[in-house]
Amino acid sequence: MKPLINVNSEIGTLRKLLVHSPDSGLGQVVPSKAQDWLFEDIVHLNTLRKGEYDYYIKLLLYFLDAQKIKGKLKHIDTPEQDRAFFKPDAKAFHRSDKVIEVQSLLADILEDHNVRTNLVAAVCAIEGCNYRLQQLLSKKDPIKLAKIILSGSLDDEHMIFAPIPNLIFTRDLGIVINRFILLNKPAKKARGRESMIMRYIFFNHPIFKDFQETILEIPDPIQHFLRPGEDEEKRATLEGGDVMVVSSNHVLIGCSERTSPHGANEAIKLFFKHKVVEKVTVIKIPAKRDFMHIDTIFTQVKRNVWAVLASVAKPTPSKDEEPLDFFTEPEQQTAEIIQFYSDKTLKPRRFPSLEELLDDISRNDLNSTEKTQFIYSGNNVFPFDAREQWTDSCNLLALKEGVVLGYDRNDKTIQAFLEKGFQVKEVAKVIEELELDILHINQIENTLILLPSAELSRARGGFHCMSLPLLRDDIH
Ligand SMILES: NC(=[NH2+])NCCC[C@H](N)C(=O)O
Repeated sequence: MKPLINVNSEIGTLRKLLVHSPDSGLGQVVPSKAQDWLFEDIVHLNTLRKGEYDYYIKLLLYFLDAQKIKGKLKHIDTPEQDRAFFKPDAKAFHRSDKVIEVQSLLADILEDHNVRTNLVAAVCAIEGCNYRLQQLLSKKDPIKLAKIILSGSLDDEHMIFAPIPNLIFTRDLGIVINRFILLNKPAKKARGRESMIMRYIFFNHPIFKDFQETILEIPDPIQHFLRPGEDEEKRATLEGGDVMVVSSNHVLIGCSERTSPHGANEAIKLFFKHKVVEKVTVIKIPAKRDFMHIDTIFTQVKRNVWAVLASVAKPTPSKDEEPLDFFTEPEQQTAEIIQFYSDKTLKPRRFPSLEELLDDISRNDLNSTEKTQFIYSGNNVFPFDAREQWTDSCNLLALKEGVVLGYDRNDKTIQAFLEKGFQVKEVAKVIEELELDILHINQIENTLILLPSAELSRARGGFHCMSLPLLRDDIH
């Protein structure tokens, strides 16, 4: 039998993942709170679900669990169904055990009285709820309670605490590295409840039963909680978007707006202590909202192909090009890269640029014999490079080697894919052809599949962020 959990690359054929379909909380983001809740704007929930995210679920099901969807599409899409196939609390929900919904796992663990009492108490403590509300919640039926805890509303109208709209970005909650699960330690308050819920799921759900010993949690260094006042400086934070498993022996960690140097440091110590991998590379990127995590700057497409933002990935341009460069400090844009080894006889190694690191991974970790290629955000044309990176041109999810999902709005990046010989296809077309048997998933190769993104992109994450792979095939 295949294990439930094992991920040792970014591109091996995807078999199982955790997702969360947008709950009603996303439709309750208000302008005054959008930034605090890490959304760039308010979103139109209905469009975001029906016109965008549902396609993602459909496509994932065709690739990972086809019997759930094949031949049933017409029925699933009838207006009378009212999207029941996509609603975790509905009877007709797909409930795939390959495309796994967080809300279902939460409802499952809430069946247990102790877990329910503890989890409700924890949520109420985080949200500062009064005791009567806590009592009321602990008596709710698990399926309803799961929905309330995630959306923050008793029903569609009655809000009891803030939503956690970023739960759709399951990647950030934790990362599977080989047989280990590294839990996150979020930098932003808005993502606190999400992490706490995921801790309960990973430690209590039967599907993770055999992995209890391999769950890794990052401690805070003592220096942090002994600091005066609200000083956050020594805090250890780490979010999944900053962790990439590029091969069974090599993990990348971003040091970013979200993952602190202490967070990276603690993670490296854990990896080496538990023999998770022997090689960890830290990629320090400017701590900016634009970049957030390393997976907003690059993701892998094939063993020798990467989608990247050139301004961060290329070597630093020479400085003395204009008079200005002689009397001002240029803003540090490019990434700083250091590789560490569990073998203490080896000295840490610096890489001059991200491109050189990625080339090294392609050739030496993944034994690629072809030239390493970079597909640039916005085709490396100013200002499209920055515009398209902002809307996740580099944040792609590989369903298998060479087949990636991305947003339809990043025109110049799409052009760059075409120029590199990739096919580009709209998701609706792919689904239609799969349903009609004109196309089979094995025939889809070297393809960028485009999904509609007008609403989703306002949440500032792409399909890499919207996926937490649990199982991928090994790549050979
Ligand atoms: N892995 C990622 N890049 N995740 C993107 C998360 C976006 C989310 N709105 C946040 O700011 O937290």
